[in-house]
Parts: sequence; structure tokens; C-alpha cells
Amino acid sequence: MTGFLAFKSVVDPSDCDFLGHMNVSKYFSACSDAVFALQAAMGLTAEDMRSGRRLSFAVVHAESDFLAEVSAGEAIHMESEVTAIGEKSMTFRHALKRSFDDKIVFCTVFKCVLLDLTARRAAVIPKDIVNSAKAWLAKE
Ligand SMILES: CC(C)(COP(=O)(O)OP(=O)(O)OC[C@H]1O[C@@H](n2cnc3c(N)ncnc32)[C@H](O)[C@@H]1OP(=O)(O)O)[C@@H](O)C(=O)NCCC(=O)NCCSC(=O)c1cc(O)c2ccccc2c1O
Repeated sequence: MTGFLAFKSVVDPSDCDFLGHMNVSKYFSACSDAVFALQAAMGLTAEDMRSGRRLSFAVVHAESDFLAEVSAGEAIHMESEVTAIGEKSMTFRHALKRSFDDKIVFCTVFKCVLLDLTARRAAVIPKDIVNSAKAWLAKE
């Protein structure tokens, strides 16, 4: 998978737990950053969320595979794709890769609902967001 470069970092010792590898919380924190970056690229910017349409994707279902450990000092990056576009939902696939060999160490599928941040209910995805999301639709 080669998708939108949504997150890039080097694993910090504080990202790791006493098992000596990056902790699960950091994986999901990276996914959170990735969704913010991708939705901003689609037009759901911080400004639009604060004082514009007040819409943001929110995760309602997730399925994940942890495929290899990563440790402090390793460069990692996240590539994200859109796998499905519904009326009020969009499904994202995030692949966290070890940068030196591009190996996928973690893969997750997030089904997200477009949340109206005022009504706190699902909202129909505006056409401009659907159109820009198509740029990151998975090929297969
Ligand atoms: C989000 C809700 C308010 C939706 O409830 P509502 O009743 O308004 O919506 P519908 O039930 O009509 O569903 C619309 C749409 O979504 C699909 N769907 C809903 N729930 C599920 C589910 N569990 N599994 C699969 N699909 C579901 C439904 O089929 C419809 O799809 P269509 O394609 O047909 O339109 C309500 O569900 C709710 O409040 N849920 C809780 C959400 C939540 O609190 N999540 C917590 C984690 S999210 C999070 O922490 C987070 C952190 C970040 O840092 C982010 C950064 C950037 C983006 C997102 C972030 C983020 O989500």
C-alpha cells in the first residue's frame, strides 16, 4: 500500500513500555494524528472544525493487526488510504511502516462517522469532501 503520508516520527523511549517496545497507546495516537492530517487535506481543517462547518470524522469501529515490534530510535511513518465512502461514514486503512525497509509493522481499518460537532450526530458527508477523498481511494 502506498497512500497519503499521514504521520512521520522516530520512536522515543517515552513511547515504549517495560516490554521494551512501542506501546499500543502510541499506535492509536499515530492513527489519530493520521486522521487529522488526512481529513485536513480533504478540507476538514482545524479552522473549519472550530468556526466553519464544525464537522469531523470520529471512529466507530476499528480492527487492527500488530505485525512486528518497533523500538526506541526507529524511524516510522504512517500511510493512509480510504477504502470505502458511505453516506455518513468513511473507512480508512492506516499502515504504520518501519521507514528503513518499508515493512508494515501495524495495520488498522478505522470506520469513521462524520460527526456534527454541534448536534453530536452523524452528518451526510458534503460533496467536496467526497470528491477530495477519492484521491486517496485504495486501488484494490
Ligand atoms: C458517531 C455517532 C454520533 C453516530 O451515531 P448516529 O446515530 O448519529 O449515526 P448512525 O447510527 O446513523 O450511523 C451513521 C453511519 O455510521 C455507521 N456506523 C455507526 N456506528 C457504527 C459502528 N459501530 N460500526 C460500523 N458502522 C457504524 C452507520 O452504518 C452509518 O453509515 P453509512 O455509511 O450508512 O452512512 C455515535 O455512534 C457516537 O457518538 N459514537 C461514539 C464515537 C466516539 O466517541 N468515538 C471515540 C473514539 S474517536 C476518537 O477518539 C478520535 C480521536 C482523534 O484524535 C481523532 C482525530 C481525527 C479524527 C478523528 C478522531 C477520533 O475519532
